[in-house]
Amino acid sequence: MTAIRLDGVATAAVIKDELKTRVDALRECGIRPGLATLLVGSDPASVSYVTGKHRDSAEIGVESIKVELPESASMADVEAAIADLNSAPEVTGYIVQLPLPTGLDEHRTLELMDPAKDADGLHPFNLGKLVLGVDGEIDTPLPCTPNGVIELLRRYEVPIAGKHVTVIGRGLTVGRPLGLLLTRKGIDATVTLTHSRTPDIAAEVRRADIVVAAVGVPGLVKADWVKPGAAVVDVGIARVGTTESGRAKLAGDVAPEVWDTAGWVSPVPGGVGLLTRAMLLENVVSAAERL
Ligand SMILES: Nc1nc(=O)c2c([nH]1)NC[C@@H]1CN(c3ccc(C(=O)N[C@@H](CCC(=O)O)C(=O)O)cc3)C=[N+]21
Repeated sequence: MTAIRLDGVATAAVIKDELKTRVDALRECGIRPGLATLLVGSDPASVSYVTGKHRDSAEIGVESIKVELPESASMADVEAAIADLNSAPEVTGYIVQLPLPTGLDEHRTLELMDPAKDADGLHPFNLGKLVLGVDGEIDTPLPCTPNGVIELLRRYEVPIAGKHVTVIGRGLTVGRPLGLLLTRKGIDATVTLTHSRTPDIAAEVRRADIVVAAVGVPGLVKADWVKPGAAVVDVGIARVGTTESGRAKLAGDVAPEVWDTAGWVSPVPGGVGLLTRAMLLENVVSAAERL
Protein backbone atom coordinates (compact mmCIF):
# COMPACT_ATOMS: atom_id res chain seq x y z
CA MET A 1 0.00 0.00 0.00
CA THR A 2 1.90 3.01 -1.23
CA ALA A 3 -0.98 5.30 -2.20
CA ILE A 4 -2.18 8.10 0.06
CA ARG A 5 -5.67 7.33 1.31
CA LEU A 6 -8.24 10.00 0.36
CA ASP A 7 -10.05 9.67 3.66
CA GLY A 8 -13.74 10.49 3.27
CA VAL A 9 -14.55 10.00 6.94
CA ALA A 10 -11.97 12.52 8.16
CA THR A 11 -12.64 15.00 5.35
CA ALA A 12 -16.42 14.89 5.81
CA ALA A 13 -15.93 15.47 9.55
CA VAL A 14 -13.95 18.67 8.85
CA ILE A 15 -16.58 19.90 6.37
CA LYS A 16 -19.42 19.13 8.78
CA ASP A 17 -17.63 21.15 11.46
CA GLU A 18 -17.45 24.11 9.10
CA LEU A 19 -21.12 23.69 8.20
CA LYS A 20 -22.15 23.51 11.85
CA THR A 21 -20.69 26.98 12.40
CA ARG A 22 -22.79 28.28 9.49
CA VAL A 23 -25.92 26.54 10.82
CA ASP A 24 -25.36 28.13 14.24
CA ALA A 25 -25.10 31.55 12.60
CA LEU A 26 -28.34 30.96 10.69
CA ARG A 27 -30.11 29.96 13.89
CA GLU A 28 -28.96 33.22 15.48
CA CYS A 29 -30.92 34.93 12.69
CA GLY A 30 -33.95 32.74 13.30
CA ILE A 31 -33.44 30.53 10.24
CA ARG A 32 -33.61 26.79 10.81
CA PRO A 33 -32.37 24.76 7.83
CA GLY A 34 -34.37 21.59 7.28
CA LEU A 35 -33.56 18.67 4.97
CA ALA A 36 -36.34 16.33 3.86
CA THR A 37 -35.87 13.02 2.08
CA LEU A 38 -38.53 11.40 -0.05
CA LEU A 39 -38.01 7.65 -0.19
CA VAL A 40 -40.28 5.51 -2.34
CA GLY A 41 -40.15 1.78 -1.52
CA SER A 42 -37.64 0.07 0.73
CA ASP A 43 -34.57 -0.84 -1.32
CA PRO A 44 -31.95 -1.65 1.38
CA ALA A 45 -29.19 0.49 -0.18
CA SER A 46 -31.53 3.49 -0.45
CA VAL A 47 -32.72 3.04 3.13
CA SER A 48 -29.09 2.96 4.30
CA TYR A 49 -28.12 6.13 2.37
CA VAL A 50 -31.17 8.04 3.58
CA THR A 51 -30.45 7.02 7.16
CA GLY A 52 -26.89 8.35 6.79
CA LYS A 53 -28.22 11.68 5.50
CA HIS A 54 -30.47 12.08 8.56
CA ARG A 55 -27.61 11.17 10.91
CA ASP A 56 -25.34 13.80 9.32
CA SER A 57 -28.09 16.43 9.51
CA ALA A 58 -28.56 15.83 13.22
CA GLU A 59 -24.79 16.18 13.79
CA ILE A 60 -24.72 19.74 12.43
CA GLY A 61 -28.05 20.93 13.78
CA VAL A 62 -30.09 20.63 10.58
CA GLU A 63 -33.65 19.44 11.13
CA SER A 64 -34.52 16.38 9.09
CA ILE A 65 -37.87 15.28 7.84
CA LYS A 66 -38.50 11.77 6.53
CA VAL A 67 -41.21 11.20 3.95
CA GLU A 68 -41.83 7.62 2.89
CA LEU A 69 -44.14 6.18 0.26
CA PRO A 70 -44.76 2.49 -0.40
CA GLU A 71 -43.20 0.63 -3.34
CA SER A 72 -46.71 0.63 -4.89
CA ALA A 73 -46.99 4.44 -4.92
CA SER A 74 -48.38 5.94 -8.14
CA MET A 75 -46.89 8.89 -9.99
CA ALA A 76 -49.80 10.97 -8.63
CA ASP A 77 -48.77 10.01 -5.07
CA VAL A 78 -45.19 11.09 -5.74
CA GLU A 79 -46.36 14.35 -7.34
CA ALA A 80 -48.52 15.11 -4.30
CA ALA A 81 -45.61 14.45 -1.93
CA ILE A 82 -43.42 16.81 -3.97
CA ALA A 83 -46.07 19.54 -3.92
CA ASP A 84 -46.20 19.22 -0.11
CA LEU A 85 -42.41 19.46 0.18
CA ASN A 86 -42.33 22.51 -2.10
CA SER A 87 -44.78 24.34 0.15
CA ALA A 88 -43.58 23.14 3.59
CA PRO A 89 -41.80 26.09 5.27
CA GLU A 90 -39.75 23.83 7.57
CA VAL A 91 -38.25 22.12 4.51
CA THR A 92 -35.52 24.41 3.15
CA GLY A 93 -34.06 21.65 0.99
CA TYR A 94 -34.97 18.12 -0.02
CA ILE A 95 -34.04 15.17 -2.16
CA VAL A 96 -35.99 12.47 -3.92
CA GLN A 97 -33.94 9.34 -3.33
CA LEU A 98 -33.01 7.70 -6.63
CA PRO A 99 -33.54 5.27 -8.25
CA LEU A 100 -37.34 5.33 -8.04
CA PRO A 101 -39.19 2.01 -8.35
CA THR A 102 -39.77 1.02 -11.99
CA GLY A 103 -42.74 2.74 -13.59
CA LEU A 104 -42.13 6.10 -11.90
CA ASP A 105 -40.72 8.91 -14.04
CA GLU A 106 -37.53 10.26 -12.43
CA HIS A 107 -37.09 13.16 -14.84
CA ARG A 108 -40.65 14.37 -14.30
CA THR A 109 -40.11 14.11 -10.55
CA LEU A 110 -36.99 16.28 -10.69
CA GLU A 111 -38.78 18.85 -12.88
CA LEU A 112 -41.58 19.25 -10.34
CA MET A 113 -39.25 20.18 -7.50
CA ASP A 114 -38.78 23.80 -6.47
CA PRO A 115 -35.26 24.43 -7.85
CA ALA A 116 -34.50 26.62 -4.82
CA LYS A 117 -35.09 23.58 -2.57
CA ASP A 118 -33.18 21.10 -4.78
CA ALA A 119 -30.54 19.75 -2.38
CA ASP A 120 -29.20 17.30 -4.99
CA GLY A 121 -28.53 19.93 -7.65
CA LEU A 122 -30.27 17.71 -10.20
CA HIS A 123 -33.23 19.93 -11.17
CA PRO A 124 -32.99 20.82 -14.89
CA PHE A 125 -32.77 24.53 -14.01
CA ASN A 126 -29.80 23.91 -11.72
CA LEU A 127 -28.13 21.56 -14.22
CA GLY A 128 -28.67 24.29 -16.82
CA LYS A 129 -26.99 26.84 -14.55
CA LEU A 130 -24.06 24.43 -14.26
CA VAL A 131 -23.80 24.19 -18.05
CA LEU A 132 -23.94 28.01 -18.34
CA GLY A 133 -21.56 28.66 -15.44
CA VAL A 134 -18.25 28.08 -17.23
CA ASP A 135 -16.67 31.04 -15.47
CA GLY A 136 -16.65 29.74 -11.93
CA GLU A 137 -18.81 30.19 -8.87
CA ILE A 138 -22.57 29.99 -9.39
CA ASP A 139 -25.31 30.58 -6.80
CA THR A 140 -27.26 27.40 -7.51
CA PRO A 141 -26.79 23.98 -5.89
CA LEU A 142 -24.19 21.66 -7.44
CA PRO A 143 -24.66 17.90 -7.88
CA CYS A 144 -23.40 16.33 -4.65
CA THR A 145 -21.19 13.46 -5.77
CA PRO A 146 -19.26 15.42 -8.45
CA ASN A 147 -18.83 18.30 -6.03
CA GLY A 148 -17.67 15.82 -3.37
CA VAL A 149 -15.09 14.29 -5.72
CA ILE A 150 -13.57 17.72 -6.39
CA GLU A 151 -13.71 18.72 -2.73
CA LEU A 152 -11.89 15.51 -1.72
CA LEU A 153 -9.15 16.09 -4.31
CA ARG A 154 -8.77 19.74 -3.30
CA ARG A 155 -8.48 19.04 0.39
CA TYR A 156 -5.66 16.58 -0.31
CA GLU A 157 -4.04 19.12 -2.65
CA VAL A 158 -4.14 16.75 -5.61
CA PRO A 159 -3.28 18.95 -8.62
CA ILE A 160 -6.27 19.29 -11.00
CA ALA A 161 -5.61 22.33 -13.22
CA GLY A 162 -4.06 21.31 -16.52
CA LYS A 163 -4.35 17.61 -15.62
CA HIS A 164 -6.04 14.90 -17.62
CA VAL A 165 -9.02 13.30 -15.90
CA THR A 166 -10.63 10.12 -17.20
CA VAL A 167 -14.14 9.53 -15.87
CA ILE A 168 -15.68 6.09 -16.26
CA GLY A 169 -19.48 6.37 -16.38
CA ARG A 170 -21.78 8.96 -17.97
CA GLY A 171 -24.73 8.80 -15.55
CA LEU A 172 -26.86 11.76 -14.46
CA THR A 173 -25.64 11.82 -10.86
CA VAL A 174 -21.88 11.45 -11.44
CA GLY A 175 -20.20 11.29 -14.85
CA ARG A 176 -22.11 13.88 -16.87
CA PRO A 177 -22.13 16.69 -14.31
CA LEU A 178 -18.57 15.85 -13.18
CA GLY A 179 -17.27 16.56 -16.68
CA LEU A 180 -18.96 19.96 -16.55
CA LEU A 181 -17.55 20.82 -13.13
CA LEU A 182 -13.99 19.73 -13.89
CA THR A 183 -13.79 21.83 -17.05
CA ARG A 184 -14.97 25.08 -15.42
CA LYS A 185 -12.58 28.02 -15.37
CA GLY A 186 -10.57 27.90 -12.16
CA ILE A 187 -10.63 24.09 -12.06
CA ASP A 188 -9.30 23.68 -15.59
CA ALA A 189 -8.99 19.95 -16.03
CA THR A 190 -9.16 18.23 -19.41
CA VAL A 191 -11.75 15.48 -19.26
CA THR A 192 -12.30 12.23 -21.11
CA LEU A 193 -15.78 10.91 -20.35
CA THR A 194 -15.92 7.17 -21.03
CA HIS A 195 -18.85 4.75 -20.90
CA SER A 196 -19.97 1.24 -21.82
CA ARG A 197 -19.56 1.90 -25.55
CA THR A 198 -16.02 3.25 -25.25
CA PRO A 199 -13.84 0.79 -27.25
CA ASP A 200 -10.82 0.74 -24.92
CA ILE A 201 -11.48 2.16 -21.45
CA ALA A 202 -8.15 0.82 -20.14
CA ALA A 203 -6.27 2.93 -22.71
CA GLU A 204 -8.21 6.06 -21.71
CA VAL A 205 -7.46 5.38 -18.03
CA ARG A 206 -3.73 4.83 -18.72
CA ARG A 207 -3.27 8.43 -19.88
CA ALA A 208 -5.07 9.91 -16.88
CA ASP A 209 -3.52 11.85 -14.02
CA ILE A 210 -6.83 11.45 -12.20
CA VAL A 211 -9.25 8.55 -12.66
CA VAL A 212 -12.83 8.68 -11.43
CA ALA A 213 -14.68 5.36 -11.59
CA ALA A 214 -18.47 5.49 -11.25
CA VAL A 215 -19.72 2.23 -12.66
CA GLY A 216 -20.63 -0.20 -9.88
CA VAL A 217 -18.58 -3.15 -11.16
CA PRO A 218 -16.34 -4.39 -8.33
CA GLY A 219 -12.63 -4.42 -9.22
CA LEU A 220 -13.15 -3.03 -12.74
CA VAL A 221 -10.14 -0.70 -12.58
CA LYS A 222 -7.00 -2.88 -12.60
CA ALA A 223 -3.52 -1.93 -11.42
CA ASP A 224 -2.09 -2.08 -14.95
CA TRP A 225 -4.69 0.46 -16.13
CA VAL A 226 -3.36 3.12 -13.77
CA LYS A 227 -0.45 5.45 -14.51
CA PRO A 228 2.02 5.29 -11.60
CA GLY A 229 1.31 8.10 -9.15
CA ALA A 230 -2.16 8.91 -10.52
CA ALA A 231 -5.07 9.76 -8.22
CA VAL A 232 -7.88 7.20 -8.32
CA VAL A 233 -11.29 8.21 -6.99
CA ASP A 234 -13.66 5.30 -6.46
CA VAL A 235 -17.31 6.28 -6.73
CA GLY A 236 -18.59 2.75 -7.44
CA ILE A 237 -20.45 1.03 -4.66
CA ALA A 238 -21.74 -2.52 -4.98
CA ARG A 239 -23.15 -4.82 -2.32
CA VAL A 240 -21.13 -8.02 -2.44
CA GLY A 241 -22.51 -10.00 0.51
CA THR A 242 -22.81 -9.55 4.24
CA THR A 243 -20.22 -9.19 6.98
CA GLU A 244 -20.17 -11.43 10.07
CA SER A 245 -22.12 -8.75 11.94
CA GLY A 246 -24.84 -8.91 9.28
CA ARG A 247 -24.05 -5.58 7.64
CA ALA A 248 -23.77 -5.21 3.88
CA LYS A 249 -20.28 -5.79 2.53
CA LEU A 250 -19.40 -3.03 0.05
CA ALA A 251 -16.98 -3.04 -2.87
CA GLY A 252 -15.87 -0.21 -5.14
CA ASP A 253 -14.84 -0.20 -8.80
CA VAL A 254 -11.12 -0.17 -7.99
CA ALA A 255 -9.14 -3.41 -7.56
CA PRO A 256 -7.07 -3.58 -4.33
CA GLU A 257 -3.74 -3.88 -6.23
CA VAL A 258 -4.25 -0.34 -7.54
CA TRP A 259 -3.08 0.92 -4.13
CA ASP A 260 0.46 -0.23 -5.07
CA THR A 261 0.54 1.82 -8.29
CA ALA A 262 -1.52 4.93 -7.61
CA GLY A 263 -0.43 8.08 -5.78
CA TRP A 264 -3.81 8.56 -4.09
CA VAL A 265 -6.84 6.27 -3.76
CA SER A 266 -10.24 6.85 -2.18
CA PRO A 267 -11.53 3.75 -0.39
CA VAL A 268 -15.01 2.17 -0.43
CA PRO A 269 -16.49 2.36 2.11
CA GLY A 270 -15.09 5.46 3.77
CA GLY A 271 -14.47 7.58 0.66
CA VAL A 272 -16.62 9.60 -1.71
CA GLY A 273 -19.95 8.43 -0.22
CA LEU A 274 -19.29 10.51 2.87
CA LEU A 275 -18.41 13.54 0.75
CA THR A 276 -21.65 13.14 -1.21
CA ARG A 277 -23.52 13.46 2.06
CA ALA A 278 -21.43 16.43 3.19
CA MET A 279 -22.08 18.25 -0.11
CA LEU A 280 -25.79 17.58 0.26
CA LEU A 281 -25.66 19.44 3.56
CA GLU A 282 -23.57 22.17 1.94
CA ASN A 283 -26.40 22.67 -0.56
CA VAL A 284 -29.00 22.76 2.23
CA VAL A 285 -27.02 25.28 4.28
CA SER A 286 -26.24 27.47 1.25
CA ALA A 287 -29.92 27.45 0.22
CA ALA A 288 -30.94 28.51 3.73
CA GLU A 289 -28.34 31.31 3.63
CA ARG A 290 -30.04 32.63 0.48
CA LEU A 291 -33.45 32.82 2.20
N1 LIG B 1 -31.45 11.66 -5.07
C1 LIG B 1 -30.34 10.99 -4.80
N2 LIG B 1 -29.26 11.65 -4.32
C2 LIG B 1 -28.12 10.97 -4.04
O1 LIG B 1 -27.11 11.57 -3.60
C3 LIG B 1 -28.09 9.55 -4.24
C4 LIG B 1 -29.24 8.93 -4.72
N3 LIG B 1 -30.34 9.67 -5.00
N4 LIG B 1 -29.26 7.61 -4.94
C5 LIG B 1 -28.13 6.76 -4.65
C6 LIG B 1 -26.81 7.50 -4.68
C7 LIG B 1 -25.73 6.84 -3.87
N5 LIG B 1 -25.42 7.76 -2.79
C8 LIG B 1 -24.62 7.48 -1.71
C9 LIG B 1 -24.65 8.25 -0.56
C10 LIG B 1 -23.91 7.92 0.55
C11 LIG B 1 -23.08 6.84 0.53
C12 LIG B 1 -22.32 6.49 1.74
O2 LIG B 1 -22.48 7.10 2.77
N6 LIG B 1 -21.48 5.46 1.71
C13 LIG B 1 -20.76 4.98 2.87
C14 LIG B 1 -21.29 3.65 3.37
C15 LIG B 1 -22.80 3.51 3.35
C16 LIG B 1 -23.27 2.12 3.69
O3 LIG B 1 -22.78 1.52 4.65
O4 LIG B 1 -24.16 1.61 2.96
C17 LIG B 1 -19.33 4.79 2.48
O5 LIG B 1 -19.03 4.69 1.29
O6 LIG B 1 -18.50 4.70 3.38
C18 LIG B 1 -23.00 6.07 -0.61
C19 LIG B 1 -23.76 6.40 -1.73
C20 LIG B 1 -26.21 8.86 -2.90
N7 LIG B 1 -26.98 8.78 -3.98
